[in-house]
Amino acid sequence: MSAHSSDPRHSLPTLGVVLVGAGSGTRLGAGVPKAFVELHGRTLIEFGISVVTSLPHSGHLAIVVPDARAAQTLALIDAIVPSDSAWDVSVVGGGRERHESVRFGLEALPDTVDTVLVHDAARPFASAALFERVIMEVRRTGDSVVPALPVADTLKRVDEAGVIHETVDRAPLVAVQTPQGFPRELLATAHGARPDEHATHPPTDDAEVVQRAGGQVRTVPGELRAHKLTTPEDLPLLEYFLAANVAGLDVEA
Ligand SMILES: Nc1ccn([C@@H]2O[C@H](COP(=O)(O)OP(=O)(O)OP(=O)(O)O)[C@@H](O)[C@H]2O)c(=O)n1
Ligand SMILES: C[C@](O)(CO)[C@H](O)COP(=O)(O)O
Repeated sequence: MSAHSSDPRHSLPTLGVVLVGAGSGTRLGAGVPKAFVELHGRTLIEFGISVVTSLPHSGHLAIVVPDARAAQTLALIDAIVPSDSAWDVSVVGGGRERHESVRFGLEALPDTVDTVLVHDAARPFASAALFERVIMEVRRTGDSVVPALPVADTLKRVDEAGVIHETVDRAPLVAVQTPQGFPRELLATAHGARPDEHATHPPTDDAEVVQRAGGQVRTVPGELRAHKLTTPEDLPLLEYFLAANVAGLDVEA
């Protein structure tokens, strides 16, 4: 489904963003798909659309949502993205697992795209600066790049009964976020590379997809405001970011 289609006045998009919002949000338990949960009157997917289409690039944004939410998403795009935007936007139906949704989004990008970012709608307040950091590092190195934060807590390995068996050295460990950035060909090839392994052990992020295909993935500093809405306990932090107006949007907090 195409929302805004290519306009010859635009330079051809070389940047592609796949915004994945087709998950059900089981752990949040809001009764609607997580990307359509509202924070002060705006759905999570709207925050994602706004930050991406405000980036100073010409690009193509593929928004992946549950099939039943396609019409709602097209209406949101019409409301948010100006018709003379440098961004072309399309809406794609999602898959059963995250990696399938990403693959469907990748397939919707035009051939001109050479650099792809994959972003979770569940991280509504990732900053434009973080997107730029990832884009610059992908283009500088030609490698895959993901934002990462150090782990703050002491880590323990436990058994099924919750009994601690050892302290895990956290020095080499990081928690990774999105947007994750890739040379387009590399990511598309990696997504097609190991269908059996992906089916039996679904990768939880695109860095894992690339690593399984033998690729190297670098990190850049992540940011707290790119926090993911996973369970109801995450809501107060996101409400805080909204109240602090980190997104710089006209939102009544
Ligand atoms: N089949 C899927 C599964 C996940 N996602 C997206 O991937 C991102 C990260 O996934 P997660 O936080 O795990 O979301 P859910 O799968 O919706 O959550 P849960 O596991 O609690 O059901 C979310 O923006 C989600 O919409 C997707 O597009 N398609
Ligand atoms: C992609 C991701 O957001 C990176 O942190 C994360 O892996 C997706 O969440 P999930 O809970 O593992 O599905």
